[in-house]
Amino acid sequence: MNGETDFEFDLDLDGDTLREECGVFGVLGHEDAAALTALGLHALQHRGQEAAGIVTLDNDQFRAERHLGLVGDHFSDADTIARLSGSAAIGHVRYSTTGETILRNVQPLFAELDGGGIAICHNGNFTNALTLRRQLIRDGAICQSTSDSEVVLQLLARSRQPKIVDRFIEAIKQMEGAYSLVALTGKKLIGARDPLGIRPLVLGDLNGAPILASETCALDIIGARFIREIENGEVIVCSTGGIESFFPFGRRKARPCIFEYIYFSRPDSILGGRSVYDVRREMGRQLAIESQVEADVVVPVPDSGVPAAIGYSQESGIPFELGIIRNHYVGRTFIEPTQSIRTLGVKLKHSANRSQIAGKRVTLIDDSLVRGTTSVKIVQMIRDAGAREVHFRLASPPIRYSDYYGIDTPVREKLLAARYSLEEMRAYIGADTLAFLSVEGIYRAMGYDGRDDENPQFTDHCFTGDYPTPLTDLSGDAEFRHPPRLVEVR
Ligand SMILES: O=P(O)(O)OC[C@H]1O[C@H](OP(=O)(O)OP(=O)(O)O)[C@H](O)[C@@H]1O
Ligand SMILES: NC(=O)CC[C@H](N)C(=O)O
Ligand SMILES: [Mg+2]
Repeated sequence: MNGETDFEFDLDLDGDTLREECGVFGVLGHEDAAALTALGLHALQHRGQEAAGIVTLDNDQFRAERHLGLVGDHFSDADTIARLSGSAAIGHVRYSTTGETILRNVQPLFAELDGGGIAICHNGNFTNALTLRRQLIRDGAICQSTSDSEVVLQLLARSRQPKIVDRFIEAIKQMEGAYSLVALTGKKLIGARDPLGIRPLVLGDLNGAPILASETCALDIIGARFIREIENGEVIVCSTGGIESFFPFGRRKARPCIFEYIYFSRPDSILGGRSVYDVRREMGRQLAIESQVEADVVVPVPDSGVPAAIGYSQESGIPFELGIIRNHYVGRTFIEPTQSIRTLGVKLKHSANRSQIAGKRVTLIDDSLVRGTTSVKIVQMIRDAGAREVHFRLASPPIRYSDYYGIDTPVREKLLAARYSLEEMRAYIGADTLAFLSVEGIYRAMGYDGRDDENPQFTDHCFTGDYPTPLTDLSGDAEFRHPPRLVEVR
């Protein structure tokens, strides 16, 4: 199945791909706060499917509901929305990066401070949270979760600053890594983006009510107007008195995560002033410029490979066809309980559209290759459907380094490109030819002449190993990386 060579690499069928991140949403001063938040989270569902939660503020009472599972399964009925009364709300969809998939880690997290309550949502990952957490516990902190995000609450609780915004700033100044945060206090909706702006966060407006969201697609679903992006290193405070903005880290150049463009964000979102769809299509064009091969059809690996395949087809003049059909009723977290069921793997999700494949030379386009799980199965499936040749093209460079900023990548040893040469990867996935977009090509697709190695325009460590922040937790010992001591059995 996996090409011509024997590899020590097990074909892992658990679909441990490049997984999602998290999505955050917040609204202040709207009578339908919970319903708007549920809709916003629904639009952000692609960012995390493990869990969802909403906290509202009804006068001075916070109301919370948090569940493992999808937004639509838990926040779509009128009774739930009615329980979540109030005119302000924040919400979260989670794909865990630190801390297990257990109810205690589901966000928004909540804490009672001496000045009142605060709920908080986090997209990203702190690279010193485990180190700080250990110190906090030694100092007597009682942690309610095992997630990195809780450390912010613990630091807020310890701050002696009189104003919440100053507490907030004091807390985030101690954190390293990536974060887009949305918080709700008794009076204010607060947003913050890390100093490099690694993760996205936008500000919108719905009839005068400020909205914060990970992506513009969450504004579109509720008919809110896009105002602007929260800037890198900015803390924004919304209240009935208006919107204030702070830059506690000073002004510096942003360095957003390039993977938001390649895979994570929804194609209809506008990010950094660019249409994500346009960028992906341009990545496909660059790929055709760099590594076009003779073929009869260009076939995307749906969903994520579609815009790049359109660009590749337009640039190369080779017809685009839907040679693979995706079943939309298979969630990304589909439960495959036994090994024999698991081996069905991708077939549950993708099937070959034989009429477009048989007898043809096929160029397959996907956005990225992580462990190769998808590619191995797709190449075999296309051959089984009668393709004469199968060429695999990836609209991003080889992923050689793990992420620590909110993307759930496998450990480095499991990244195919970290272990194998291009030719070994080609043999492993069983394609006739294999090519990736170059790092320079991806920067060209973003509208630059190339990568500025002195001052890189994007966070791109997955390809380059150039991590833009310290990775404190990695350099420490692993003693504190323990599983939760309390297992809730029901
Ligand atoms: O090399 P692998 O480890 O198989 O991972 C790579 C695949 O994972 C992602 O798709 P995913 O199936 O997560 O989602 P999608 O349906 O949005 O494309 C990505 O777009 C690749 O297709
Ligand atoms: N993927 C994310 O953004 C996750 C947020 C946070 N680190 C958690 O694990 O809950
Ligand atoms: Mg994909």
